[in-house]
Amino acid sequence: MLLTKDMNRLAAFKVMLSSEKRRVWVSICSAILCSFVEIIPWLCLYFSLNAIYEGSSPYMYLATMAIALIVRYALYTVAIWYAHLAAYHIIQKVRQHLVMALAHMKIDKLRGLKRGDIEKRITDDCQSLEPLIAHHGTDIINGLLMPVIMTSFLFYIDWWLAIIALVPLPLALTAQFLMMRGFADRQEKYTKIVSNMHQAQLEFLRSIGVMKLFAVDANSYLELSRTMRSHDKIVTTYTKQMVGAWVTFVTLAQISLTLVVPVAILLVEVGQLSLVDLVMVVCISAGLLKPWLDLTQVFSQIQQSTVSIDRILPLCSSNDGISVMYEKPLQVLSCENMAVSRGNYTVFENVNLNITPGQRVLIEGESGSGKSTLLSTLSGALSSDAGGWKINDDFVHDFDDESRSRYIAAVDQHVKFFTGTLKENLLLSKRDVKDEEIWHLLDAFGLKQLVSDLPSKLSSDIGETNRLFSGGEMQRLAIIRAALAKTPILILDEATAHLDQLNEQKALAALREYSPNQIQLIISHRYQQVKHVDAHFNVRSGSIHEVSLV
Ligand SMILES: Nc1ncnc2c1ncn2[C@@H]1O[C@H](COP(=O)(O)OP(=O)(O)OP(=O)(O)O)[C@@H](O)[C@H]1O
Repeated sequence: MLLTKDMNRLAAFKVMLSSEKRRVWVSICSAILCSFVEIIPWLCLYFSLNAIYEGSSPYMYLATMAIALIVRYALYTVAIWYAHLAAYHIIQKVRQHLVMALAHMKIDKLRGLKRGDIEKRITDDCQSLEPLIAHHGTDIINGLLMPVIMTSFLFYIDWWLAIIALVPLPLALTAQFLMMRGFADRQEKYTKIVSNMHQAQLEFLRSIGVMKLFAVDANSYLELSRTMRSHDKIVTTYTKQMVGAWVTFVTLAQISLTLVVPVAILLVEVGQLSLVDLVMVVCISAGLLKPWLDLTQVFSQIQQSTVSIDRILPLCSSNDGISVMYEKPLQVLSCENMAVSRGNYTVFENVNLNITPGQRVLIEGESGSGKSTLLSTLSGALSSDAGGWKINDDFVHDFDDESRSRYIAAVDQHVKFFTGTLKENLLLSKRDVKDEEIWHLLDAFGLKQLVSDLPSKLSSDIGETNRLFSGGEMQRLAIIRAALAKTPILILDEATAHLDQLNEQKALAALREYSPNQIQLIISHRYQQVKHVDAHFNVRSGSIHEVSLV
C-alpha cells in the first residue's frame, strides 16, 4: 500500500480500496444485485394479489417470492461479508504502513510527535475506516438504488402517482442543504476538539500520580477542563442545529404517503386504479424515500471517517529528503557553522568544533544554556537551522538511521528498557557479542554481583517497569548497552547523574579502557570529577568557549 502524506483523502481512499480490489468488487456487485433482486418479492406480491382478485392461483408467485427472498439474503450476506473482510485487511495494512512510516521517519520529526496523538491515529482513526468500508459502501448502493427501483414500479402502476410521490424530495433536499451548510467545517472542528480532549485525558492519566501527591483534583487540570468545556459547548450548538434540520427533513421526506394516498383513492373512485393497485401504492409510497433519508445519516458518518483519513495521512512517509548509507571509517568529527533554534528562540549560531578519535570532550554550562541541544543535533534528535555535524566531510543529518546508529550511541538521564531479557536489552545494537564480553563490562561497572544474583542472570526478564534495578544501576546498564554498540562516538548527556562519585569514576574509567579510540562527549554538572579529559567546552550565551586544561 502506497500512502503518502501529500495525497488528498479521495486518492488515499482509492489506494486503500485497490489494495483489496477483489473483495471490494465482489461486495459491490453483490450489493447491486441484491438491490435489484429486492424488487422481485414486491412484483410477486403484486401479481399474486392480482391473481387472487381475478380468481386464479397465486402459489407460483408466492414460491418465486420465497426464492427471491432467499437469494436476496444470500447476496446481502456475501456483500457484507466481503466488505468486512476487505475492511479488516485494509485497516491492518494501513496500521502496518503507519508503523513502517514511523520506523523510517527522521528521528527529529518522530520526537516532535506526541505519543497520545500517534496512539489515537493508529488505533481510533484507523478503526473508523471500518464503518466506511464495511458498511457505508453497501448502504449507499442500497440507499441509492432502492428508491429508483421502487419509483419505477410506481411508474409502472401509475406514472401520475409516481410523480406525486417524488414531489417532497426536492423540498426535503433543499431544506437539508440550507440547514446543513457548513457541516463539514463544523465536523472538522468537532473532531479536532475530540482529539485534543483525548490528548488531554492521556496527559491527565500520565500525571495522575503527581497530582495525587499534591492533592490536585481533576477540575484543576487546566488543559482537560478547557477541552471538556469546548467539547460541551460545541456538542450543545451542534445538537440544536442538527435536531432542527433532521426533524424538518424527516417530516418533508415522509409526506409522500400523505400526498399519494388521497389521489390514489380518488383514482379508484373514478375507476382508473384497481383496489390491488391501491394496496401496492400505499405499501410502496410508505417507505419510498426512507433509504434516501438513511443516506443523509450515512453521509455524515462518512464525513467523520474521511476526517480520520486526513489525520492518518500526515504520518505517512513522503520524500523528506534522501538519507544516504555511510560506511567510511571516522577520521574527524566536526561541527560546521551550526545554528540551532528551539521554538522562536535561537540557542546557537555559528558553532564550529573539531574532535578527533580517542578524544574525551567535556561539555558544561548553566542549566538551560544549550548543552543537550548541542548534542541532540548530533544524535539526530534535533535538526539544525544551518550547518551541522560532520563525520569526515559528510553531514550526519544526511545519514540513514542505520548508518547514524553505527557511528553514534547516546545515553541520557531517561533510561528506557524494553520488555525482554537483560541480555536482549543490552544487545539492542545487534552486534555479535559473547557473554564473556558482557560480563567483563558488568564487572568493570560494578554490576557483576548484582546480575549473578538474579534468578536467570543475563536471561532474567527486565520489563518497561525497570523493577529489578535502582536508578543508578539502570543508568550503568544503559551505558553498558551503548558501550556494547562499539560506536566510534558516544554521547553521555547527564548519563551518570544518578551515580555516586565513586561509581561515576569507575564507569568512566571502564568506558575509556573498553574503547580507547572512541570519541566521548560528556555533559555533566559535576564536571570537575570527570577524569582524562582532552577538551573542555563551556556553553554560555548561545556560544561555546573552549576552557584550557590545567
Ligand atoms: N521545545 C522547545 N521549545 C522552545 N525552547 C526549548 C525547547 N526545548 C528546550 N528549549 C530551551 O532551549 C534551551 C536549551 O535547552 P537544553 O535542554 O539544551 O539546555 P541544557 O543546557 O541541556 O539544560 P540542563 O542542564 O538543564 O539539562 C533552554 O532554554 C530550553 O528552555
